[in-house]
Amino acid sequence: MSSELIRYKDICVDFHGSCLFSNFNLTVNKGDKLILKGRSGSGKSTLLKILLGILHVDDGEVFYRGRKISPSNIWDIRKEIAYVSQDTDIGEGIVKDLINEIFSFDHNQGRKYHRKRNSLLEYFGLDRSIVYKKFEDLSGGEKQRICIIISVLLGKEIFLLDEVTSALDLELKEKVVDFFLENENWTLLVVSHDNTWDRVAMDEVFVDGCEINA
Ligand SMILES: Nc1ncnc2c1ncn2[C@@H]1O[C@H](COP(=O)(O)OP(=O)(O)OP(=O)(O)O)[C@@H](O)[C@H]1O
Repeated sequence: MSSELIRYKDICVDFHGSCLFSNFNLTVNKGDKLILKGRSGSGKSTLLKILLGILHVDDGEVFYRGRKISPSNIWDIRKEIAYVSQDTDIGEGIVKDLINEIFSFDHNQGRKYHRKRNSLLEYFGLDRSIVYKKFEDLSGGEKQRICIIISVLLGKEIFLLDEVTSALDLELKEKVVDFFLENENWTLLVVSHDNTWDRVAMDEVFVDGCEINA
């Protein structure tokens, strides 16, 4: 039985006439822990957004569990993938309410998350009282950790992590890296310039404009 989850097949992307990807290929299997590396602007975040249907290819195909991604199945695919973006501005208001709102969506309803939420807050060095603060008043590092915690609470097994440790101190960076790497079943696609991820053996994918070696 194939363990293939994601496949970028001969994808080409042009933005405003400038080539970003030309016949890029990458296969991600269940349990893979991949780190996308490359200079700023080389297209790492774009690869994640293509998988989520936020951006589109000009040519080629992207498959998820063997099915070509398309507008008709993209919402089902998104339900299976946790995406933590560089942009931590996920909303405004009391943290507890923001989390409750996410869990009120149809496909998240019924998940019991309070006990796990508290243990994750503790693991990531956040006081439980943070849930009574306004999200917009939190520091960058606090926002990053809340976004990470929400992604974990959703109970998914595929994580797209885009610069999720950039605002954290070394000790917290290591905690985040250790946390995500310890679960063998989780599939990770990580974008990071942070060398904290380098202390563990992850498979590296070099993204370099139209020249890509996977
Ligand atoms: N929607 C878009 N329309 C036009 N150009 C875009 C769009 N999204 C991204 N780009 C451009 O594509 C290039 C790649 O962007 P991307 O964010 O994927 O790079 P990156 O490798 O993740 O960079 P960084 O390491 O700085 O985060 C950049 O030049 C960016 O300006």
